Amino acid sequence: MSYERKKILVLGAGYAGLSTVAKLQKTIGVQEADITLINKNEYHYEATWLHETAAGSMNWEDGVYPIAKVVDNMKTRFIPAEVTKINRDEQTVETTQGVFEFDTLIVALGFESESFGIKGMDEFATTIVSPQTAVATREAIEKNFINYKTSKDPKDLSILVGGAGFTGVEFLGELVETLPVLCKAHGIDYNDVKITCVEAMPSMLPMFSDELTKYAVDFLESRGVEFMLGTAITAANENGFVVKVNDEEQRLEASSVVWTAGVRGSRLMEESFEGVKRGRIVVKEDLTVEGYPDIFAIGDVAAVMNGTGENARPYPTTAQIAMQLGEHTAKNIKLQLNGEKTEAFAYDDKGTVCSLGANDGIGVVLGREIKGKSAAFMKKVIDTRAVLKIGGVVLGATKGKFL
Ligand SMILES: Cc1cc2nc3c(=O)[nH]c(=O)nc-3n(C[C@H](O)[C@H](O)[C@H](O)COP(=O)(O)OP(=O)(O)OC[C@H]3O[C@@H](n4cnc5c(N)ncnc54)[C@H](O)[C@@H]3O)c2cc1C
Repeated sequence: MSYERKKILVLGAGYAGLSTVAKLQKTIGVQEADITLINKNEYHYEATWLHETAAGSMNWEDGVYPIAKVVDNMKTRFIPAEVTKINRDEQTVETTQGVFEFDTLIVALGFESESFGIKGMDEFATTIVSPQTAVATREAIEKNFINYKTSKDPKDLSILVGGAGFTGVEFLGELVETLPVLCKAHGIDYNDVKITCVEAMPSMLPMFSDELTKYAVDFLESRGVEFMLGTAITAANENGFVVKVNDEEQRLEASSVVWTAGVRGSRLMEESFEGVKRGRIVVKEDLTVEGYPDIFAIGDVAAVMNGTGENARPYPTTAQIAMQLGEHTAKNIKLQLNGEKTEAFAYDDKGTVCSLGANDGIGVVLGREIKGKSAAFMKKVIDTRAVLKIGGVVLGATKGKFL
């Protein structure tokens, strides 16, 4: 009788995919399975740090590390390639480096920008969804500030931020720290800089109490940010945003236009599965796709339901849950290899911290509200923990935030 090792194929080396691989490597023997990890870059990027690169407080290289540093070559083969098609019934995946077969598939392809069909947004706004888009955002702002020295056009010193969600607020928190430095370098008066954040909802940061939200708003307003809440953006163009205020159209002018208000799961999800909404598929309790016990969908491509029946709502997609989903998937794969029943996922919400630059922030940690320096400290702990959990002590020591 011939004995064949199971082919485990992991797509995406973000928080979800790399957590799966890191845990599988610890729990699965060399003889049990072949693990193949496919990711479009040779590096993993800390997506939760991208706003720092976009605002210019962090070089993009400091927020990434080589995937090779996590891969145990005895157990895992890493293929840098772009996934182009998932053939779920044929149990194959097509990539720019060839076709790969699988017995067990983990889809962890993460998030992309979503502009909800707002005219011109994809064309005229920069985003914060990858190291490349974060660098493009920073470069656009810098170029416009440099242009201002000759143009003297106030538009060149105006920045419009679409969305006062978590990413928008964290980005603004960094901007109010880095722009004064940029202004000084170019002999520009920071008082001439105009930062406007436009949000369609009448309120912001629903995950925090009114008191914490007010703290964040006061912090940003006192540093020059103007908020326009309850204001829908109807279009973006080369001059800025077109918005609706009390049913009246207004034009907001800026040379730097940044869209932070929407993300969705990978567009490959719609092409590969049925019942996918905005790149996310509802998964079963054990994180497999309905009808496909050997296909797991995790991280930002998955809608993991909190509760059952009519009241069930998907958990927000975050790095925190993505890492837990990865670990749970590895556990379930091990159970499957042993011929045992898979287990239901249970989310352990440890809280959320929203940074306001390097030294301030707001958050709820283990049920307790924090703000100011303690929140900033906690944020660094969380950021470092993510590197440590996936990459181990050596990466934690070199890439963590306590250097
Ligand atoms: C600025 C910002 C701040 C955030 N802050 C927080 C926070 O404070 N706390 C928190 O919990 N969450 C935060 N998030 C959300 C968090 O980053 C995401 O929920 C998390 O990254 C999802 O992890 P993932 O592994 O599913 O996907 P990703 O991190 O998106 O990883 C997906 C991986 O798949 C790769 N990939 C994609 N498509 C392909 C393809 N076709 N072929 C091959 N490879 C591919 C990508 O390159 C990437 O490496 C933040 C997000 C942003 C943008």
